[in-house]
Amino acid sequence: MPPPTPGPRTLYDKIWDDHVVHQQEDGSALLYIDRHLVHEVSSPQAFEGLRNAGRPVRRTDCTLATVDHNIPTVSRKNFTTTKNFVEEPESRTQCMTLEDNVKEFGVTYFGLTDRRQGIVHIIGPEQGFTLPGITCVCGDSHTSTHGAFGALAFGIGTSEVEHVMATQTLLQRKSKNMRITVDGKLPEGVGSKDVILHIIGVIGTAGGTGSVIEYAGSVFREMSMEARMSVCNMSIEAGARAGMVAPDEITFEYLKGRPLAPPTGEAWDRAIAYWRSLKTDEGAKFDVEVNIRAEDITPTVSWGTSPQDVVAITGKVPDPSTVADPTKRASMERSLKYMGLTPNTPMEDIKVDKVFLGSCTNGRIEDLRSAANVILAAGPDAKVAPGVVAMVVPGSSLVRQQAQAEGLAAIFTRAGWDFREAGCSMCLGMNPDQLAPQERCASTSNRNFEGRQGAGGRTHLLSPAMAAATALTGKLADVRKIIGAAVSDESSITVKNALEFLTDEVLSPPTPGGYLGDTPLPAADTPSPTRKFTIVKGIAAPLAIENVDTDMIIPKQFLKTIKRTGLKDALFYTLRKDPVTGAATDFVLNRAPYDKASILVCTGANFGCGSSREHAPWSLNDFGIRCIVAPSFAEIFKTNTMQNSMLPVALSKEECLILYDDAMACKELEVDLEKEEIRRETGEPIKFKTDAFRRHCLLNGLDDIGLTLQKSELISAFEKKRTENWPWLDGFAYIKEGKIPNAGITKKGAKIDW
Ligand SMILES: CC(C)[C@H](C(=O)O)[C@@H](O)C(=O)O
Ligand code: SF4
Repeated sequence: MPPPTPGPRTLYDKIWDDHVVHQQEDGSALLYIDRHLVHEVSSPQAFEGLRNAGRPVRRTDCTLATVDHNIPTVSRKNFTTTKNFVEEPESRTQCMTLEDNVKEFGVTYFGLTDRRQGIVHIIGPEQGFTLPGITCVCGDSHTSTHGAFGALAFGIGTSEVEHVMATQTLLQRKSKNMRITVDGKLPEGVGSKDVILHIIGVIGTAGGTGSVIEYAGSVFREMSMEARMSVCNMSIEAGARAGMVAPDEITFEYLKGRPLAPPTGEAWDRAIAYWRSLKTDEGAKFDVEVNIRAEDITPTVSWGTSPQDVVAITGKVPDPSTVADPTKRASMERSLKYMGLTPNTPMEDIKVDKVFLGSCTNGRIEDLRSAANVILAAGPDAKVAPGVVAMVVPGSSLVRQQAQAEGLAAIFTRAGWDFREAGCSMCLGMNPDQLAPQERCASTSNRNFEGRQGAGGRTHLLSPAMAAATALTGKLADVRKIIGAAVSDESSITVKNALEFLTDEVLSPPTPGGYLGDTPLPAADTPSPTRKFTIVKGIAAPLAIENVDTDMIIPKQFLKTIKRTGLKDALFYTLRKDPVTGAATDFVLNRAPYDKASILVCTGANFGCGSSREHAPWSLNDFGIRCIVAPSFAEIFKTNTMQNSMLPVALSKEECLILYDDAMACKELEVDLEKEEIRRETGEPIKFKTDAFRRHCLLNGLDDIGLTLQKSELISAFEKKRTENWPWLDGFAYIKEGKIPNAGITKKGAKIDW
């Protein structure tokens, strides 16, 4: 095993050191992955890849699947089959494909008839699948949520999903250590959502780029686990690879007795002893430190189309004429136009049409309690304001059940809210829960991108308490005016303990897994010329937008495919098609010669931020774009492009502007990976830097999975050590004792108690 990071170590250093299977000479490392969550949107192509290569899922005992994004949130009382239940054909195909895949590969699955079904990031912690000190991944950007347990948890694209399923490892480069400390006392009416929105407002959506954030200070120490999850969840909106909070007594208390956590007794004691060591050492070095005073945080709400566009609820819509940077000013003007807002309008004057309480950020029981408390405080006759539609979508079926048992569901329905079944729902509207064009929504979710909740829909992000206050007043509302000092993440309406809801009937166990132990793995496949990137010469399309998010690159309706191709027309769909007539707009990629562009030059930073959807590079590739130039890239997007033999080139803003001018003048550019330079038509080269290992793979068309499989002996050796040191990580901690606790595939005709 490679030596640990020298000197005093951070929490991130420790988890990293404990997972290195192999340290490469170029500085990257093969990292072992302890937990893999799978959902229907980012997995079909990965399973197909495994099938085509004849590879099994290496650790079915460390993999857990569910359906969340596509499913309708209408009552499941009359559920018979997924085929009958999911009406929209492409969503249905995706859900049924997952059902087929989990059966074929023997992966444990919480399907629509299982009470443990829910949003991946809610069910992992709920079941004790997420544990301190682990590495946890999912084909989903909000995997950062699980960092609340002191885990290294991050989102990946579909190619990496396949890599993890085949090898239980990922090739990673170590990120920078960043610490955000919030000390002091939060003012009245301020909760965890306000804290993270405020942080993103301060550091920006690219503020955490290249870093893993550790949240430290009294404010996080005092937070409940659920509040910590809401904070870590949105680390991705801050651009970070992951976010984490060191585990403590609050963490252990939350985990104790959860079905997939180590059982109490010797296993639990051993686990706790290890977990207690997971703290940043005194004197450990952070590359970036941010300090925020708790007293400066107010109830916060977003005004624009990026999560960094936030302001205090008592504030006003900002004025672009006060912004000097032209790209920034243009982005702000564009946001305000999209949002239908006039500068200097008081936030509290903004009327809403819908209120959405749910998502992996705020769909947990404490979120529902916090919103219900506001309704209660407004009086027994409090009702949703006339003309406003308010919906609660619990994050999991267990949360839903608990909310019913605690009487929260009744509080919501009495006040005129629609209390629905669990899923992602209107957080991104892949199911029928969507905003109509120009509808305005107060939402407890995490993204306010253009079209996020429905084409043309307008999103304001806020906390559950603020969402409840907004539903009552019909305008973005300051919750303090209703409830004063009583707002907190954890309310007192608890009639039952969460754990009571976690004992579920044991259905059939999963098919014996693909755990290969010491069995030799298939050899690497041969390099493929189609995977090569050497030189790309051609027209470059100019783009002057900041924070181009992957929702903008490819909207959600195109994520329902189970293929990697056929996405050419989906690229920048909302910018390329008139929403009313459906005719082509004059967006740059619709105009000659840019409709044949093979390079994209963007002058705005943080290209590809947001969702981990690999559909973004797939659609760019289908269009013919092989290289993207920008001042900076979001990390998951960057990896996803290279997994598809495309090249992201980060240059200084000034260099981007030079190439942008060339692109505007329809001049061709030549991107040479071997020489690491972009040649202008004048012959003048602009140099860039790439990761040596990635360059090698791209130049030679090498496949990551094939390369990793050559290290199968090292992986097996690591697994042996893992079993000795951290035995609770094998088989959900139970398999060895012969008690496989979960459902696997739903038994046909099993009685469902809804
Ligand atoms: C569909 C999935 C890949 C995506 C993500 O990665 O975040 C989704 O969960 C989202 O929130 O946009
Ligand atoms: S952000 Fe929204 S769509 Fe993505 S996983 Fe969370 S709830 Fe689902």
